[in-house]
Amino acid sequence: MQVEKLRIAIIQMDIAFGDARANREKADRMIRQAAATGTDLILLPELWTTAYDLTRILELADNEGQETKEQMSRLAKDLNVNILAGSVANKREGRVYNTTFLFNRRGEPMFTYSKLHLFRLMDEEKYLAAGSEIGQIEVEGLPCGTMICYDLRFPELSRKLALAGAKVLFIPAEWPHPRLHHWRTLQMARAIENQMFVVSCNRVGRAGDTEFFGHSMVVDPWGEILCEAGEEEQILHTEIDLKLADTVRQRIPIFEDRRSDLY
Ligand SMILES: NC(=O)CCC(=O)C(=O)O
Repeated sequence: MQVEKLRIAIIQMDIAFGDARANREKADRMIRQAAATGTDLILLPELWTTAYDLTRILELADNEGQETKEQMSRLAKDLNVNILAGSVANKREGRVYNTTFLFNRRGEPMFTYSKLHLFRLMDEEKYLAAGSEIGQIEVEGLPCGTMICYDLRFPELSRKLALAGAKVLFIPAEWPHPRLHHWRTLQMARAIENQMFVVSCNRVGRAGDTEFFGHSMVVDPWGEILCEAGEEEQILHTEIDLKLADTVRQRIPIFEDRRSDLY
């Protein structure tokens, strides 16, 4: 059965460079803390086990996502919560993907998505392989979508997910300064143009000269920001009411009015 409301906890964390053990311990603590307040779904940031330690990514990557799957599946089951496990460096057949995993309340793996668009400004295309399937997922019976960070810049992807029925779009990220304006504006645009909720989790902290600003947020289908984090580590809690997506879609029926005969 499809839920009408969804409580979400966003783990906006700093990530120790290349120190998977420290990051796993921190994520474990923060997930337990988030679940204690009561939530239906927990979202982590992009590459939360390794950060962008790309020159060592082949040795640091999680083999077939095994360690991540064990950790997240156990937490999801113990805490009775859905976990969209941000993304991790995931080694498969000698290549490393930037992959997210979804677990349901019983700890069962529900979906895997690998980032489609590799971000050249951070050398991703030199070290990582791109995914080949879109992130169409279901949370508590609710059709949703997921993408990873730079994927946000490609409006066709979120439109495709919306056309497939997604009412909520989840975005784990490591998006740094000086592009805060792009980060905020693009999320509002994706929410307005697709009349969907956009829920993001961006990391904080530094890696060398790169400063990650956080500003994880939840934008509603009308384009209003329901909540937005600052630039420190924190857990952001919110509840979304899915009826709003239907209300906005009825009020301005863009999915009926679009000219799919022309574009
Ligand atoms: N990790 C990323 O994909 C970063 C994307 C980004 O910073 C951008 O401006 O796009």
